[in-house]
Amino acid sequence: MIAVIGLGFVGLTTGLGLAHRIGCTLFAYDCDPKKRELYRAGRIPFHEPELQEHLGRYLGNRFVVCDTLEEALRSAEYIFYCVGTPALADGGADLNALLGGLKASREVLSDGRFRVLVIKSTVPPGTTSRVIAPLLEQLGLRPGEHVGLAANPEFLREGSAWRDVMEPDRIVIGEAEPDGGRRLAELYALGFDAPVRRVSATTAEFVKYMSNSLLATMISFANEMAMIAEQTGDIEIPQAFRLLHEDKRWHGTPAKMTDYVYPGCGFGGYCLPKDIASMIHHASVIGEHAGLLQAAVDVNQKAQMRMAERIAAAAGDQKSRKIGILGLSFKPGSDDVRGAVSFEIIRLLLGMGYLNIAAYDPLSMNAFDLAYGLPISYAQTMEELASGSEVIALITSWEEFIEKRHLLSGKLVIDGRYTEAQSGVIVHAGE
Ligand SMILES: NC(=O)c1ccc[n+]([C@@H]2O[C@H](COP(=O)([O-])OP(=O)(O)OC[C@H]3O[C@@H](n4cnc5c(N)ncnc54)[C@H](O)[C@@H]3O)[C@@H](O)[C@H]2O)c1
Ligand SMILES: O=c1ccn([C@@H]2O[C@H](COP(=O)(O)OP(=O)(O)O[C@H]3O[C@H](CO)[C@@H](O)[C@H](O)[C@H]3O)[C@@H](O)[C@H]2O)c(=O)[nH]1
Repeated sequence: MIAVIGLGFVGLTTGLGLAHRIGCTLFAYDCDPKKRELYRAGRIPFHEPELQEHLGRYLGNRFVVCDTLEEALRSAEYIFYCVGTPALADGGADLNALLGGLKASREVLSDGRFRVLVIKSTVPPGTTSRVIAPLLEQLGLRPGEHVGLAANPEFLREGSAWRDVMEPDRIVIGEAEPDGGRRLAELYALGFDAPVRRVSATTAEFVKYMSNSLLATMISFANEMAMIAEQTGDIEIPQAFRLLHEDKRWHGTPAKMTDYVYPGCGFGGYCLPKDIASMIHHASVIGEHAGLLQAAVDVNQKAQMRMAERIAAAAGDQKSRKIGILGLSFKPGSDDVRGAVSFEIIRLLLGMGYLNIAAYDPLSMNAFDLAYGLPISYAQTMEELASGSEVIALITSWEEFIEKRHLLSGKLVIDGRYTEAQSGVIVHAGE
């Protein structure tokens, strides 16, 4: 039996994924009572394809939502900790929820049964071996003797979380001690055929940060190139990127890194910004300066600022002009607005004095309003947004915006995602 602690994107998907693939009973716990209620009612608080259906299928049988941490842990042999690790003001990862969850587990874990503790949350390299293992020792739970301990980072992407968990490229098991690692590998072997890679816990944690650091760096590379091209003039930016992507070295199976070399108005979301900040912080703690990563962050801020400046230039000096924002979620296919660049861009525009801003997003308008409470209005449809705006900025490249591109004809449009570059078709200027 398995327990999952923390039922956000990662915990819910991991829990349902294990129930689905391994056929075991999952005891799930989140400290937020509202979330527990929602899950019990078979509903999920975010948009994520297929998850709702699988929750409906396993709720109450293989997937049991527990009211207390104790209830979730009691009969579990494996405990997956999937709580959030947000960024602190100095960029470091806030481990309070994770360490608090482990401390709160102590009483049950001290009942003499051996359980494997699996750290799924993203944490700085060294956390499992150098922070969590000593903490467990202090609590009287020696890793390898009283409990198993492994770091098992998650690589899923929001919007395709179910598919990513069902078909992982590889399963990375970072062992703080060998017994927990072996048992975790045995668990995965019951239902997953992806390669299982057993490495040290610190290696596993490092790979997770390295992966997001690479993605963020590539996006900022693409954005820097696009800004140079804009400044140069007479460069067909979407075409230039399509041509770059046509280099076969980008396409070998299973590589398809072209997904990260589209220019746009910056990366956002819950993971890339905070994990890069944390990697930079981690480097500084160990006496290294992560100059390239810092540059990627700087370019990212510049890309957001540049987008706001492009919109302002199109709107001109008349601050009452109606500006329409297409897309609020941090990426298409998701309703998550955490760290969304749309917020930063709108905030910059408001700061410049443009106060007549309306926005439309297919999924995330309520979430955006609730999270940020900005003084803007919301359109119910893309049609309404388009007809009511003089300048339109496309911030998130939802399919709907590309399909209904005709609604934008005759308007001043700033395509912040160079959507033409993503269509896969080279269109020559003027065609
Ligand atoms: N979102 C992603 O795409 C993604 C992908 C890979 C890895 N990660 C990492 O996985 C972790 C979780 O991410 P997420 O997006 O699922 O976060 P989230 O914020 O959506 O969910 C975390 C959940 O944990 C709950 N929680 C916090 N403290 C708790 C405690 N002590 N006991 C029980 N529940 C508690 C919160 O109420 C919340 O529901 C983070 O470290 C993140 O960096 C996220
Ligand atoms: O060419 C691109 C590709 C992406 N983005 C932006 O980059 C951000 C992140 O996108 P994506 O990687 O699809 O989203 P996440 O769901 O946050 O997933 C990332 O973060 C997760 C949490 O750590 C990891 O598990 C995943 O492997 C990693 O892709 C979004 O703002 C996108 O709009 C661009 O600006 N240009």
